[in-house]
Amino acid sequence: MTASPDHPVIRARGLGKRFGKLAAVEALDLSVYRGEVYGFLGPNGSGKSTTLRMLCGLLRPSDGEVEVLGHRLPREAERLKRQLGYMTQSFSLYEDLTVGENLAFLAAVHELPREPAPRRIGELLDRYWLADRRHQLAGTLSGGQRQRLALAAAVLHAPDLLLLDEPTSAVDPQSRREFWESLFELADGGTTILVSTHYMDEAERCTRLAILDEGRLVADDSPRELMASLPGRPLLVESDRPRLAQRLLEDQPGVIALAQIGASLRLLASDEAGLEQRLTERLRQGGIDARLVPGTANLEDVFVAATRQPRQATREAP
Ligand SMILES: Nc1ncnc2c1ncn2[C@@H]1O[C@H](COP(=O)(O)OP(=O)(O)OP(=O)(O)O)[C@@H](O)[C@H]1O
Repeated sequence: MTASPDHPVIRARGLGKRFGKLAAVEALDLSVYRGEVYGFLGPNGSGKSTTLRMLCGLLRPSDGEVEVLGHRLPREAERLKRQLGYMTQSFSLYEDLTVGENLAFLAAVHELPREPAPRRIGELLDRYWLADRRHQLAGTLSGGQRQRLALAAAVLHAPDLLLLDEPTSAVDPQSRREFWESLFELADGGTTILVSTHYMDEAERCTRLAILDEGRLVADDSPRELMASLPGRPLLVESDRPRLAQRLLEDQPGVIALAQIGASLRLLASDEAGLEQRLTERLRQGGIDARLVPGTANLEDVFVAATRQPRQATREAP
C-alpha cells in the first residue's frame, strides 16, 4: 500500500519488549514516512536491534501496537514479508555458493517470476559493482563486497521498506560512503529506510533520527532540529589532561553534559553568566591550566546530552 504523510509506513505506539525482568524497549512511539532515511542511534544495548526485529515481525512485542505498511504485527507478519527487506550486521548469505547463486536462490525463495528474475539479478550485480564477481564464492568476498551483496539480496524483491541493523559496522570508510550513496538512491526511488548506526557522520545524513537510551526514545527529529534544540552551549575544554579535567568538571553546576571525544573534552554548558571563568578556576585549582572555547553544536553533543554518555565508536571522517 502507499503511505501519505498522514499514513506512516511504520506506526508504533507504546511498543515494548521485555526479556524476563529486563525492559529492552519501553513505551516507544514511532512514525516513519515514505522515502525517509530514518536513523536509529543509541549506545550498546539501548534496544535498537530489538526494535528493528519487532518492526519486521521477527519478534513478538510484549506491549503496544505496531503497523507496518498497513499490516498489523505480529498478526500479519507473513503478508509483510514480501514488502520488506532486512539486513543485519552479520553476513547471512551462503558462503559456499557464488554471488550469482546466492541471488538466484533468494529469487526462488521470494518466488520472483522465472522470466524477470535473471534480469533483476543482472541489474543488481551491475548496480552494486558485483558483475565481475558473479562466479566468485560469497565466502571469499572482501568486507565491502559482502556488504554490497547483502544489500543486493535485501532489495532483490524490490521491497517498499528496508530495515538495516548496523549495516556498515564491518567495512572501511570508502565502502561506508558508497553504501550510503546506494541507500539514498533507494530512498529517492521511494523505498523507506530504517537504519541503525554507531557512526555520527552516518546519523547526520539521515532525514530523521531517533536516539534510544536504555530502551526509551529520548530524541526524535531531523539532525538539524536536534542540534538547534540542544539544551545549552557546546564548549571545548582545551587541556593536555582531558581525563582529569573531566573528573574535575563532571559534578559542577552549569555542566549539562561532558564527554571526551578522541583527545578533546566537549562540554555542554548552561547559560549561567561567568560560567567559563568559574570552571577555568576550578580546573586551575585542580592543577590544570585549560582554556574553554566555544564549539559548534554537532550530533555528538546531542547524543551526549540525550544519553549522558559518549558513543562507543570512534568518529571517522565521512
Ligand atoms: N533474546 C534476548 N534475550 C534476553 N535479552 C535480550 C535478548 N535480545 C536482546 N536482549 C537484551 O536487550 C537489551 C537490548 O538489546 P539490543 O540488541 O536491542 O540493543 P542494541 O541497541 O541493538 O545494542 P548493540 O548496539 O550492542 O547492537 C540488551 O540488554 C540485550 O542484552
